[in-house]
Amino acid sequence: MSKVYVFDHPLIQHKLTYIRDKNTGTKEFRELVDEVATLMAFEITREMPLEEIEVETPVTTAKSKVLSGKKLAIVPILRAGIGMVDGVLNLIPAAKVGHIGLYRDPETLKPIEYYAKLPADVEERDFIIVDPMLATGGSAVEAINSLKKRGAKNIKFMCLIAAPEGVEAIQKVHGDVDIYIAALDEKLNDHGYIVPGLGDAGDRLFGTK
Ligand SMILES: O=P(O)(O)OC[C@H]1O[C@H](OP(=O)(O)OP(=O)(O)O)[C@H](O)[C@@H]1O
Ligand SMILES: O=c1cc[nH]c(=O)[nH]1
Ligand SMILES: [Mg+2]
Repeated sequence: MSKVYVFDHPLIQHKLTYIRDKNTGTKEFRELVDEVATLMAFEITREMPLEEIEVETPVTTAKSKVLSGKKLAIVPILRAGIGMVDGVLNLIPAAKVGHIGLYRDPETLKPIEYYAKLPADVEERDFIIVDPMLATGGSAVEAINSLKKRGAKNIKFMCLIAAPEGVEAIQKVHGDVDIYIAALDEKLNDHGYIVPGLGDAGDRLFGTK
């Protein structure tokens, strides 16, 4: 069963409040999403494997740790996931970036895939899918399907705000995928929007509404 981690760090929670605020404009919204993605990347990398090497300090030889070189890829779900990519790359600049294009049909709420491009060495990489919103979970489940179909084995899902329905959808279909969120909200409304949420993440990031 997927584990769910809620990142309750005060800085993440503070910035999320202004991301939710309807009076926050596009420029500030984008900056805040970027900053929160960096802070979440710091938390999500807590378990990254280390190995010990020897390093010459000006004084003597020390045994010290470096990242063990596990290959990583970040995969935003287009469009809104793009807003989280640079924030993660701030901390993990060597990560490769794949893209999955999905949009949610406004009537059926079902995800429709229109693009997929992943790093060639899919089977050797760990993946972090990023998307600000996990609502019904349809898009996340489909994005994970898409990655697995291409050979991905180790996948994490990271978002800003999740609805209980979305968490359950991932847990039901992809119990091996852990979920990392900044907030677990109350519910979905009749249009599949998260309540209280932040509105339409893509539109707020790109100023399309
Ligand atoms: O959990 P779900 O019910 O599938 O909803 C979540 C999806 O909806 C939003 O994308 P949207 O379809 O608005 O596309 P966009 O990013 O292009 O705006 C959001 O960024 C997620 O990808
Ligand atoms: O609340 C929601 C739900 C889906 N997509 C969004 O951008 N916001
Ligand atoms: Mg949208």
